[in-house]
Amino acid sequence: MPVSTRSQGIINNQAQNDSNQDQRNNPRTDQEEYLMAHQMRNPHHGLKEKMKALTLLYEQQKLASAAFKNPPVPKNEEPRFSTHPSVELINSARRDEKEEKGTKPICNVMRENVMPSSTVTRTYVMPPPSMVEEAKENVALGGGGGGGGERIVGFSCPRKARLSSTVARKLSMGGSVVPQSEPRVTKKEIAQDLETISEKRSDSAAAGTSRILVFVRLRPMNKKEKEAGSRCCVKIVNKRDVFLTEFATENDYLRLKRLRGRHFTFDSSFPDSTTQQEVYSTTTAELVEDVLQGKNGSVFCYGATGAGKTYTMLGTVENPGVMVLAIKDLFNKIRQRSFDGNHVVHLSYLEVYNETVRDLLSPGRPLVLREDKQGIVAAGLTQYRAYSTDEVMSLLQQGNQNRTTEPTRANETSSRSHAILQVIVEYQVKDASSNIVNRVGKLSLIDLAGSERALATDQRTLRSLEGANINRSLLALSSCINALVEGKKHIPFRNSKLTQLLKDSLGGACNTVMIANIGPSNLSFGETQNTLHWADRAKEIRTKACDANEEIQVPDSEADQAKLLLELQKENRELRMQLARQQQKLLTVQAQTLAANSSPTPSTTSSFLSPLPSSVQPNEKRKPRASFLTGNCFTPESKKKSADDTVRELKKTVKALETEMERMKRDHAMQIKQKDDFIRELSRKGVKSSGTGVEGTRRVVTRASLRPKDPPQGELKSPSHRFLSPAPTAKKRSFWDITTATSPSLTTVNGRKTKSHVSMEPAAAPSMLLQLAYPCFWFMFLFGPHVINYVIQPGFSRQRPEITKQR
Ligand SMILES: Nc1ncnc2c1ncn2[C@@H]1O[C@H](COP(=O)(O)OP(=O)(O)OP(=O)(O)O)[C@@H](O)[C@H]1O
Repeated sequence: MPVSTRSQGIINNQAQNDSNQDQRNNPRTDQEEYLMAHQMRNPHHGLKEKMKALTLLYEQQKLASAAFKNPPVPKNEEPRFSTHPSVELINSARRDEKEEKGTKPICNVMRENVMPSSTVTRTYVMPPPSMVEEAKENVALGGGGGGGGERIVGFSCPRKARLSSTVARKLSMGGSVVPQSEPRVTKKEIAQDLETISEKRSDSAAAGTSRILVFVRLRPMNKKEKEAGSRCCVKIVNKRDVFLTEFATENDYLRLKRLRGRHFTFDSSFPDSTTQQEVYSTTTAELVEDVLQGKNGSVFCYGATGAGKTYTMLGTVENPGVMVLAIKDLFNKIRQRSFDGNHVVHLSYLEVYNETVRDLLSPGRPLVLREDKQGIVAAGLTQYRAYSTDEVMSLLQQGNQNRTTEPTRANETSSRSHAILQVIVEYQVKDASSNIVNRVGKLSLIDLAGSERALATDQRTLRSLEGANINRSLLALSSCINALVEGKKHIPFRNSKLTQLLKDSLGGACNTVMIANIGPSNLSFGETQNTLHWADRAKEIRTKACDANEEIQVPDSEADQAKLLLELQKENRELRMQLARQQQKLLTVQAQTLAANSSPTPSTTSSFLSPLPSSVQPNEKRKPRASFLTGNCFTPESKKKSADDTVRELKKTVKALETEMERMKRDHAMQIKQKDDFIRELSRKGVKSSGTGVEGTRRVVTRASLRPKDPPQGELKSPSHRFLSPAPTAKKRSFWDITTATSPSLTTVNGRKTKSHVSMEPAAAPSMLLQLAYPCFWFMFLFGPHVINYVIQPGFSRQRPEITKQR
């Protein structure tokens, strides 16, 4: 963060002026002269002094504001804050003693944040305005380059306070910049916090979106850090504001006069004294409630290695973490609310290690991520049904044993993977209108691997490869956060397995909570700053408003059931009628298609509906062809043919008929030819007989003369008698056999058809065969006798030609 040195310069000049004034009033001693000369030789010395003076100024202002906030200390009571050794005179020893005995727990945070091993310089200052406001004001000034006044980046600094350089020097010798204590959080305060948080949630839900809620948790200084002589660089104020200070090292001359710091505000920030239960109540309890309302919720812990993510999520046996408390809460609440006492809790637990997804509850081959309607799912992930909290606990334990943890320089039990515990809850409740509602909610609890520098762990080992993969996925996570915050259309969720799995939590319809874990040590300033930066960024992410996954079940009372039954029946009837109408429409369309596809003559349609010709329909047990009109709207779907099928079938029929017509034409042509031959034969024979018969007499053949006087029994009374029909017993096919065979309505005399019969028949649609046969018949009828008359000799008609034989 850029730091201005201008303010320091101004303050330094002022301090210089003050000291010149003092010199004028009091002549210097030799020792002072020497010191002055020394300072002149060493320019950094003066800067250092001024820096310390500033720090002292800040201390004073802060303590004064705290004193202003708290009621004034009675005369006989010791002050709340211990200060500089010079002010030890003011009862600090007595106060410390009391605190140690536990009579005054108010200084807990301060005591925990301050390194016991470091040389702490304490100051007691007089009351001034509110410290937090002052701090904010100064941060703003620092960031914005506010005009004219002293500008110090980081914590507040009163503007025109004057301090003796002696005090300042003493303060700077290893004193903490975070001296104020944070009072312990009471239940009432937690309740107030929760109210504020739920208000924020409902506001964003009303806007159709839901904001990710971001919390910060500071862990206590650990033994290693204490031994390394680190100092606390994080201060949590007002349960929301996080002040981060970077201390300049004595050897870093370039940044010697700089006091780097940053200020962040979150939905809630937890100092190191916060209990697991407090963290759970503030961050996750409401999500559990949402899950029980049928919504989806996600909680994920983010932070550097060793910052306390696993502690927050899982905790210890004595201090169970968010996962355990959430599951306990879930089971308790389901039991209370479940309508019938039945509930289903499914559990799955997976880890992402080196970009592979593994099932922690039944370890085996890596799982493949797939995207379906429900979102991203790990194919083949075991879903365990749990019946009690204890069962869930044992499953969790089992899963954690399978989780990849390795000791690193930063954390002895460092989680080298991202772990995701997913709990799906399904149960039934009664709503306000006594309906039974089936609710399904999903809670995802995610413990991310540590975001760390390679140096913080180990280099050139498997750990560094793990670290690289962890960082890769966290980098992908940060890219997603950036894209989401900037409202980009494409969010690169697919860049890593972790972001794929977090897609729902970050960009879906889900209530999401992020807990950023930080450590207090100045040695991990970079990591802490990084975590706070991303947490700050994540605050701006908006997820889709989460709707409840619930289904209304059958109503309770009998009256309601009867009503519902009637409604359903009515609906069913309407649907059937609709279906019938649709079927009717379909049939009309089919008929039209059919008409369009078939012959343009109107008779064609009727010919389709009439039985096929005998040649097409085999005489033996022909199956009645199913009409396309068969079946009605209530025919089962499986039995109904589609319009296409019907049209195809009809086309086939048309083709068959056409083929048949062709064949019949050929037959007729052949018959005509045969008849021609026959006539020719007759005429030849006639010529022969005339040569042998009565010469000179030429017999005129009339119809009457041709007609036999006593027609033999069984002879047909048909135009064909001119050709002397064959004997009745003969089974040979005649012309009439063919032409009338298709007319089943004709009665036959001795199995043969007559013209009279035909004429007596009621008018029927002529078959295709008849249509073709008529012209042939009429040709023979009209021209046959003339031909015969012309060529046949008298008496020939008495001869019985072997027509049948010839044919
Ligand atoms: N709030 C806390 N109170 C007490 N001890 C804590 C707290 N937070 C963390 N610790 C302790 O700090 C150590 C490191 O914590 P933890 O393993 O949870 O870190 P982590 O962030 O999960 O690290 P990694 O990413 O390497 O897994 C543990 O010994 C844990 O008990």
